Amino acid sequence: MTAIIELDNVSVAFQREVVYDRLSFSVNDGEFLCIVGPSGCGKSTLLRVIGDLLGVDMGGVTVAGSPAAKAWQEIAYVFQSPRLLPWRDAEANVILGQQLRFGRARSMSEMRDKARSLLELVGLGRDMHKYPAMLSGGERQRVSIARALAVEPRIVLMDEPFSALDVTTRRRMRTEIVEIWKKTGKTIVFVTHEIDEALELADRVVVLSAKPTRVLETISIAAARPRNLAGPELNAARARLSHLLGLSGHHQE
Ligand SMILES: Nc1ncnc2c1ncn2[C@@H]1O[C@H](COP(=O)(O)OP(=O)(O)OP(=O)(O)O)[C@@H](O)[C@H]1O
Repeated sequence: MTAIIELDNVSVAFQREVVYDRLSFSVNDGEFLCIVGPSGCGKSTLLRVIGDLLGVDMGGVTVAGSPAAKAWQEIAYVFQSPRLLPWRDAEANVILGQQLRFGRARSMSEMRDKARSLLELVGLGRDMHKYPAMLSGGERQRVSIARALAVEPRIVLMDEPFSALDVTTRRRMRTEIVEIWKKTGKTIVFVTHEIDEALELADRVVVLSAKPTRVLETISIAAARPRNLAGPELNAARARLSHLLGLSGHHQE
């Protein structure tokens, strides 16, 4: 398997606080990788480092074979809050993501076609002309997923994208993101603080310690999807994750 993201002995400190002290791990091309760890250990910061929104003090970050600074076009983000412009409908929000990325290099009709096909993909084929205020929380987050995919990244970085949604919607979104991942073949790096979310989604789960943060363990989950969260394989992985997170001072909500 080829790595598409590699962190090699990365150190980051804010003022005098060390967040990572020689953190290393890699993400395989096309895999669904979840990152879990205690609050404040630097999960969001890790996505910023991968996307070159934050430089590192030491070590190397390689994305698709280049230093992270040269690879931003390979990456798109989905945040916890969808960050849509309220005065633009769903389609226009997805177009805006492309305008910001491609400028005039892509024609309006091309961007519109792309927006429409991706809004179909995320199940919003009938809601393309609704404004954010007319959409549910889950629908808004689907728009932000379509917007991320529209810039044709190889990698989608997702920072607790479903944690603000109600339980039922969150469950549905988990099933859907697996379908979208299968259909698009993207590499997904997904930050979550919920063990069951990681168990349902991930090929591998990277468990981080408290600061100064290091990788406590990487757990592979081979169970076929859709997954039976009550099955023996996932029960074993759940027990291991709970143990590791307990060690790191993590508390489930
Ligand atoms: N710009 C900044 N300046 C100073 N400290 C920062 C800055 N950004 C993050 N930090 C600190 O770095 C640490 C990691 O923050 P980060 O948001 O990445 O954690 P997290 O694991 O995503 O937390 P949570 O699970 O609570 O969302 C925290 O202690 C935070 O206070």
